[in-house]
Amino acid sequence: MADQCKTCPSQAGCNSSPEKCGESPDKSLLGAFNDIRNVIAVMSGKGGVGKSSVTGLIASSLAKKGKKVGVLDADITGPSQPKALGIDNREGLKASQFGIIPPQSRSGIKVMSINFFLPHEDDPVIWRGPLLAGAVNQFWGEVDWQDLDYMVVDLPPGTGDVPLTVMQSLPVNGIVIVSSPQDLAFMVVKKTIKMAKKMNAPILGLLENMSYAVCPHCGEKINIFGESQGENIAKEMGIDYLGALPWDAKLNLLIDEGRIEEYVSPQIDAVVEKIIAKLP
Ligand SMILES: Nc1ncnc2c1ncn2[C@@H]1O[C@H](COP(=O)(O)OP(=O)(O)OP(=O)(O)O)[C@@H](O)[C@H]1O
Repeated sequence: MADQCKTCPSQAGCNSSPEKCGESPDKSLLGAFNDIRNVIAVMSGKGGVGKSSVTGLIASSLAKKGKKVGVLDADITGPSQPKALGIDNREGLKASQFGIIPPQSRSGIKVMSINFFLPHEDDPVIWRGPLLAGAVNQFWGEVDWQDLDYMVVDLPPGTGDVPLTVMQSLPVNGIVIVSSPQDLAFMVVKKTIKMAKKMNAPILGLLENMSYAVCPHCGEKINIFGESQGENIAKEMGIDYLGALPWDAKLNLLIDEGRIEEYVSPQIDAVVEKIIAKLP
């Protein structure tokens, strides 16, 4: 790659040769028209509890309410937003002088994810912490997000470099903590809550995912991972309880088919109402 291309915001979607270009981008213009009014980070200490699914559901529910929504996929080593939201981006990324133009889902959710930069969606990203954190900063500052009511940030599990970068560098004004109802998950999730508190990051509350399943035959609630504990844990940690989402095979299927926006969930809509009420 030519030196002048390395810092160019158009590099990902650019087909022109460096000789023909000769333009060096004005860095001060990157993100110049971004007006992002609320930044919600979705966190969990534990992997696999449904953080990415909850991110996609919150974004979809906000979009259904007519809000302008973006999703920043900060899970650089395990990105799942493009797939869940059905964006294949075969045409490649495009850029304006204000940064990379984020591809959009069917309902108009703007998304930025490392997967848009990879030749194949299953290619691994094998980077150390500082590079991961650098990518997140670029997704924030060098993307032409323009006007958003809400940016929902999908964080990787744990309390490592990326969550730290997001809390320190992005103007996060709400954190949604996701857990599933197992002791082990709650034990690790408590670390995340403590981290957010240490960093004075505003926690919106705890959401218990896969809290129960409903029998399709008799409608009985089945506690597949044990008794729901979300409300008690939230109380113990001094944060609000946002609610519970059931384990639902339909959601799993829609995510696999890239149609998460079609999932109908009164539970997630209620959670989103609470979020909207809490944020300015
Ligand atoms: N409420 C639910 N009902 C059914 N399946 C679910 C539900 N929530 C999540 N899943 C499924 O569980 C799996 C893990 O979910 P997801 O990728 O959202 O977790 P995660 O916490 O983001 O994982 P990671 O730690 O890898 O980032 C996915 O296959 C997803 O489709």
